[in-house]
Amino acid sequence: MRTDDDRPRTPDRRWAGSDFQDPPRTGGGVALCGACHAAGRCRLGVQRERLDDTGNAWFHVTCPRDQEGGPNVAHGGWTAAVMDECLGHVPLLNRTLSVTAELSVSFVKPVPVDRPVQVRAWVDRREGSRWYIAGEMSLLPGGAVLARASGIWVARDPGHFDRHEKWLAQQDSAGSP
Ligand SMILES: CCCCCCCCCCCCCC(=O)SCCNC(=O)CCNC(=O)[C@H](O)C(C)(C)COP(=O)(O)OP(=O)(O)OC[C@H]1O[C@@H](n2cnc3c(N)ncnc32)[C@H](O)[C@@H]1OP(=O)(O)O
Repeated sequence: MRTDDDRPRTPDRRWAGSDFQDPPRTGGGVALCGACHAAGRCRLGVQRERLDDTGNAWFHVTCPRDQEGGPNVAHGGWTAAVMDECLGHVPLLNRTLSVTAELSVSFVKPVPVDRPVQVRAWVDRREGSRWYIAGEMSLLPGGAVLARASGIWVARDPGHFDRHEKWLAQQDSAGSP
């Protein structure tokens, strides 16, 4: 039987007073999502981020050992998640809350675990509320490309998560089909 404790927590209970355009950041400037805020670190291994004055966002990332797939290399899901995270930080670095609508990832080479890599991300173009963002992950040092990604992020107003909670409650009250 479902109890109140099983229900999803609303953003208000955990995110009271949050400014989604300006989320909590680590000492390395890394914007933290909900679970990483609770952990006090980016669990994907993003250690530093910055936006340069040409519009490129730069990230220093190390794949944690617990994301190992094949021997000494990252699980592909980690690579996709990091590209989603880093590319999705570009609107945030421009003080815009957005969510991923589409993401495409090319896995060019296996990504080593426990070794720093770099992600560069940039805005290809903007149309209406859509941000078309691309990026690549490369090995340090040397710059060999390990992965490429591109996708569409849709800008949202701060009511996005509240509206989702209401939508979810409507789904629950509609009952099972
Ligand atoms: C997340 C942040 C929290 C704060 C801390 C963060 C730190 C970490 C950051 C983490 C970073 C990681 C980030 C994550 O992992 S974010 C988590 C993963 N993503 C999601 O949960 C998104 C789920 N999907 C939705 O919420 C809705 O479907 C969205 C919002 C996407 C659209 O909803 P809806 O359809 O109701 O919206 P609309 O009718 O008002 O249309 C609005 C615009 O969107 C265009 N459109 C719609 N769909 C698509 C599509 N598939 N391709 C291309 N475009 C699409 C549409 O043409 C229109 O364009 P325009 O005519 O206005 O130009």
